Amino acid sequence: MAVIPVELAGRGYQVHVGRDVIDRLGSLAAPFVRKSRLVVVADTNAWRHHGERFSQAAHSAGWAIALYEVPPGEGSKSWASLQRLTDWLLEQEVERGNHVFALGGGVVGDLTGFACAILKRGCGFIQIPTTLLAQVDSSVGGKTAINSSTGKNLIGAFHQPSLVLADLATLDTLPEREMRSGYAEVLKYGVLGDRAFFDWLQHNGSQVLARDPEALEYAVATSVAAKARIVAEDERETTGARALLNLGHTFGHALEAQMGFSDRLLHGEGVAAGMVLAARYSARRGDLGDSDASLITRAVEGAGLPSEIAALDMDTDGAELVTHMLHDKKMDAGTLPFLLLRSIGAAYLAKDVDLKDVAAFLDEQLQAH
Ligand SMILES: NC(=O)c1ccc[n+]([C@@H]2O[C@H](COP(=O)([O-])OP(=O)(O)OC[C@H]3O[C@@H](n4cnc5c(N)ncnc54)[C@H](O)[C@@H]3O)[C@@H](O)[C@H]2O)c1
Ligand SMILES: O=C(O)C(=O)C[C@@H](O)[C@H](O)[C@H](O)COP(=O)(O)O
Ligand SMILES: [Zn+2]
Repeated sequence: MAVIPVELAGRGYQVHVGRDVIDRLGSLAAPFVRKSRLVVVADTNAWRHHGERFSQAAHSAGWAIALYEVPPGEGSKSWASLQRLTDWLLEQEVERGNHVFALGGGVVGDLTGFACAILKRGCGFIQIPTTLLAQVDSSVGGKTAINSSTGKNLIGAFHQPSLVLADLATLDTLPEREMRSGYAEVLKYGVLGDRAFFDWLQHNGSQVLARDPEALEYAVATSVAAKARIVAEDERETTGARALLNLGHTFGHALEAQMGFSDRLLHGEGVAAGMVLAARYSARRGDLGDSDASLITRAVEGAGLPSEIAALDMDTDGAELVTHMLHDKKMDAGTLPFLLLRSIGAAYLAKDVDLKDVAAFLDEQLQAH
C-alpha cells in the first residue's frame, strides 16, 4: 500500500494505491462526505465489475448511493454527455461543498471532473480510477476536459480532485488491450525523466502487464509520484515543467483525431506511437542517439503497443496530421513547441520545430515498413 501526496498550496490531496482501497472507502472518504447519499458517476463496465464492492463499502459506512452510469468510450467526452451529466447532478441537488465520486477510467474522470469544475462554479470530486491509465495518470493533476469536433480535450478546466483512491484489484477485470494502453503512460514517465525507471520497466514490464501485485504497485506508485512532483511544480502548465507530461501527445492526439477518436486507436496506443515518433524525430535532428530511439521503439513493441504508424492503416499524409496539431493547446504565438528527447530520461521542450519538416518526417514514417 502506498500513499502519495500531491502538494498544492491550499488544494493538496492524497493518492492511495493498494488492493483494498475501495474497502476502506468509509474511513478514507469520510472527511469529504456531508450527506448520507453519495453521488456517484460510474463507467458502465467498471460499475458492472466493481459496483457491488463499492456499494458494500458505502453501505457499511452508512451511505446510500445515487448512481449515474456513463457509456464506455471516448464518445462520452462530449458536449451532449456533459449536458446530460450536469442536468443529472443538478437534479441530485449537489452543493458546492459536496463531493461527486467518479468511478471509472480517464473518460469518466475527465468528464466528471469537468462537470464538477463548472457545476455551481465548482464543486468537489473524488477520483476512483479503475483503469491502469487512470490510476497512473488521468486521475491525478486536475486536467479535466471534453473533446470538440476540432480536437482532443479542447474544452476543459484545471480542477483538482480532493482525493484519489486507486484500487489495484479493479485492474483484475481490465481487458489486456486497456492494460497495454495504460502501460504506455507508465513508460512515458521513464522516457521523459527517469532512466532508472525505464530500465526497471525493461526488466519488469511484462510482470506489470501480467498484473503481478508487487510489480504493479511499484509501477503505479512510481508513476503517480512522478506525476505528483511535476504537477506540484507547474500545476497549470505555464513554466514548461508540466508540458513534459505531454511527451508523445502532440503526435498521439493527431493520430487519435485522424482515427476519429474511436476504439481503432486508444489514447495510450496513440501516446505509444507518438513517443516513438518523438524519439525518431529527435534522432533525425541529431538530439538523440539512434540507439536510444531504437530502445524506445523496442520497449513500445515489447509491450504490444503500436510503434509504426505505417501499420495503422490510416489514409492520410504528413500535412493532414500536422493540421490536427495546429489545435494543440501548447500552440504559442503561432508556433508549436514539441516535446523532444536528448536521451532516455531527458525530455525537453523544443521551440524551433518547423511544421513543414514535421510533415515531411511524417510522410517518411507513413511510408516506412
Ligand atoms: N486528465 C488527464 O490528465 C489525462 C491523462 C491521460 C489520459 N486522459 C484521458 O483519459 C482517457 C482514456 O482513459 P482510459 O484509458 O482509462 O479509457 P476509458 O475511460 O475509456 O476506459 C477504458 C475501457 O475500460 C473499461 N473499464 C474501465 N474500468 C474497468 C475495469 N476495472 N474493468 C473492466 N473494464 C473497465 C471502460 O468501460 C472502457 O471500455 C482519454 O480520453 C484521455 O484523453 C486524461
Ligand atoms: O497531466 C498532464 O499534464 C498530461 O499531459 C497528461 C496526459 O497524459 C494527458 O493525456 C492529458 O490529458 C493531455 O493533456 P492535453 O493538455 O494535451 O489535453
Ligand atoms: Zn495521456
